[in-house]
Amino acid sequence: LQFLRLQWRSRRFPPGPIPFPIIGSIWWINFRADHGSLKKLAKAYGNICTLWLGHKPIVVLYGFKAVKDGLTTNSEDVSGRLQTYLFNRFSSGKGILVSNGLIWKDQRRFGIATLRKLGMGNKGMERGIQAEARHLVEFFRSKDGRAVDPSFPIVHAVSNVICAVVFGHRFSLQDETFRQLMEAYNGIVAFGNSYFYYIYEVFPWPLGHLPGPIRKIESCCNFIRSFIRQEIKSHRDRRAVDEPKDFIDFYLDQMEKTKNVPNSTYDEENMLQSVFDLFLGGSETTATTLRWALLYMVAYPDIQEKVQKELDAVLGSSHQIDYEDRKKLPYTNAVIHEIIRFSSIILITIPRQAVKDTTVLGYQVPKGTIIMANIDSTLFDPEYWETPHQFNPGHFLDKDGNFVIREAFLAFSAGHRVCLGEVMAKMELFIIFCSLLQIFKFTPPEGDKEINLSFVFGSTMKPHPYKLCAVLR
Ligand code: HEM
Repeated sequence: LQFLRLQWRSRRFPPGPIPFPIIGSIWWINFRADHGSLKKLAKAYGNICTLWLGHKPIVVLYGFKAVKDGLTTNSEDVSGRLQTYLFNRFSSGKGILVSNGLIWKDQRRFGIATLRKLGMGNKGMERGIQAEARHLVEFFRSKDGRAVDPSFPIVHAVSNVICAVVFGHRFSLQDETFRQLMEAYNGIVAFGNSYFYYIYEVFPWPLGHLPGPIRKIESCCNFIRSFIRQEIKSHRDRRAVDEPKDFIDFYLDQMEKTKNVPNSTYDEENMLQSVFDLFLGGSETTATTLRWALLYMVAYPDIQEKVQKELDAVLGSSHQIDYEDRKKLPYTNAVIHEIIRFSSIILITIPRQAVKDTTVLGYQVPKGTIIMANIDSTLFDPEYWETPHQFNPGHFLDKDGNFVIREAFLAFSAGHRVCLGEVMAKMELFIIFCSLLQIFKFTPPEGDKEINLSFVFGSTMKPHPYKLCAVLR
């Protein structure tokens, strides 16, 4: 009877594999949304189709047109996040990344406004990024051209930018707390989009009460939360004397201003989770893209040389890089966008949920339906990119060599929940990438014949660990 009821329910949704009671149809993609399984699904059932996660429907969008239409036509209707056992257990519906309703609207609006006050898109943040770029340059200089794995120093530089914004200070490369924070965030990121994640979503209750990965994630979250709590406490202690300098300062002021406003969402738990989310969203993504950036420069030396020629001709070798310089460096800007496209670090958006009955590409979709938009499929859609599987900066240049943005460039997603750190990420990538290429030529270690450009699958697609040499130009 349950089987028949499910079949009858599923007929109202876009097509998809047959769902079974308890497990739904997630078996069809082997309990994990990866590149191959989502491609196979679109081939079998079309660019909009349905999977069942247990008894919960997921509408899957594939390719630029379906993703863009699905996320922007009734944008507000599909702007919810999942309210499942796992999501609630880890964030309690607070903060920005996985919150909903008024909490999400307030925290997101406040988050964007405060990042702007702290210099997102202008000189304020630029100085912090330039300082981190200088530290990174010094790190490579100290290696004197010897082979080195650049991952940790890159993660360190990028994370320090967001640390300065939210906490008002940076960490040294040797700092033990910083290393533990990074490990804790890595643990959380590794869990998202893993087999375990999907199995927990199907069987939340029994698995949620057993020891295993979920306990590990919980201890990672607790470590980060207790660190942020300490930061909030030290901000409170010194607050009376200082002007607001960072996100926590601004948030404490906002709590003060709204303490008598009924239903205000500005409280300590939302502050803590917003800080957690800005760090999570703003650190790993940009650092991973920068790791790809250097690897591509090693793999495509002719492109590296062309960037350096442009930098030399337009700015010279000693000019401090500003974000404004991108307007004079169309080729370099195109290379950075192609790095973001080609590395395609995010396969699917953080899952969305319909907040009311709505239509998605002409299908009636009831409230509560999960929407899974395949970002990667937009960045490689053969109808929108001339050579999707080739690293080709020409994708972002017109016939006269001017930089052009492309409509299918949805690396930061689209609609109401579009990434709020896009400008910050682009500033970091531009300033750090140019500062490094101005000074160093990146080459493979001697004797390395093959450069591995395949990715390690996870919540973000990372390069395999690699070494390179930074040779002074
Ligand atoms: C190359 C770097 C980055 C990429 C590729 C990226 C991509 C994304 C994507 C695909 C989403 C999901 C949007 C959706 O659900 O539709 C997202 C959300 C988000 N990103 Fe980024 N991001 C990057 C950098 C950053 C930075 C630097 C920050 C920090 C300021 C940040 C903060 C966030 C936050 C807070 C959200 C959640 C927004 C919401 O739920 O309303 N991201 N990002």
